[in-house]
Amino acid sequence: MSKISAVFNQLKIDGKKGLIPFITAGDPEPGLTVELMHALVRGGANVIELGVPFSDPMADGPVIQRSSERALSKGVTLHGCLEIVKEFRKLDSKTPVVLMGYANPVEQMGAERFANEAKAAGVDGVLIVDYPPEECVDFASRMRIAGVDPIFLLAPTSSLERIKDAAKIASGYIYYVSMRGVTGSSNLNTADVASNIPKIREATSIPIAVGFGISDPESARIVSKTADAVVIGSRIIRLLEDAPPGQAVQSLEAFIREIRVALDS
Ligand SMILES: O=P(O)(O)OC[C@@H](O)[C@@H](O)c1c[nH]c2ccccc12
Repeated sequence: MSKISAVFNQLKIDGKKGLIPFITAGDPEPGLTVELMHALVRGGANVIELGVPFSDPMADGPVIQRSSERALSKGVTLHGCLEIVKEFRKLDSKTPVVLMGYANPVEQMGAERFANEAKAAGVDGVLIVDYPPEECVDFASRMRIAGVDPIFLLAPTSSLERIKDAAKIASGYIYYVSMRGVTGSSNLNTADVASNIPKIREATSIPIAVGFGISDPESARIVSKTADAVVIGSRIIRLLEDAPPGQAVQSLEAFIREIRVALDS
């Protein structure tokens, strides 16, 4: 069983919901990312979503775009992201890491090499934003053969057909995007999320993580009533931007702990 599946099984046994924070590899400083990842775990994260910076992140709002630009300007590549995961694995062999990115860097490396190197670095899942499930059967099986869970996005606009396609090839979890638009939006509608999730549950028993627009303990708690896990990205990137010099690690850990408490309450 994959590490991601094991985490979700344990959460279920414990009657808890998953917390999946997102950070961009290399932002604000390549040398800080591993420390931030450990802080996420101490705060109560169950899975870490690590963003591979990309120059044209079309699904991202201004906050994550900025974050991506900062990381790129510091020279962070896909290879560099894998090195970061390797470094993280020296002190944490348990917490699943999902690499989130766009197709271009993966295709430059080649899917097979990417799958093997990701696995060797200690990556547990990959989420390629511009890979729709119906076009990625081969990619998904390549990942699974390498021992990496392929994670796909579904949205409120996904047809039943696409939901079924994703259900067939996804493993680990399905990422349900709470709304149309880009990351960091402020118009989360928790009632919409609650009414859309059952459609996906009918098609699959894979856990469902929900992201986009979750930014505080209360929104996380409400969404977690219907989802198996919540993903938080832009709010974390802003927190890192706003942290006083030298305080990013502590601020991050404290924020994640607040979300953890809300999810467990
Ligand atoms: O930033 P938000 O609104 O909290 O959403 C999570 C999101 O940041 C993270 O999962 C993510 C970052 N970039 C993405 C691109 C597509 C899908 C998801 C993502």
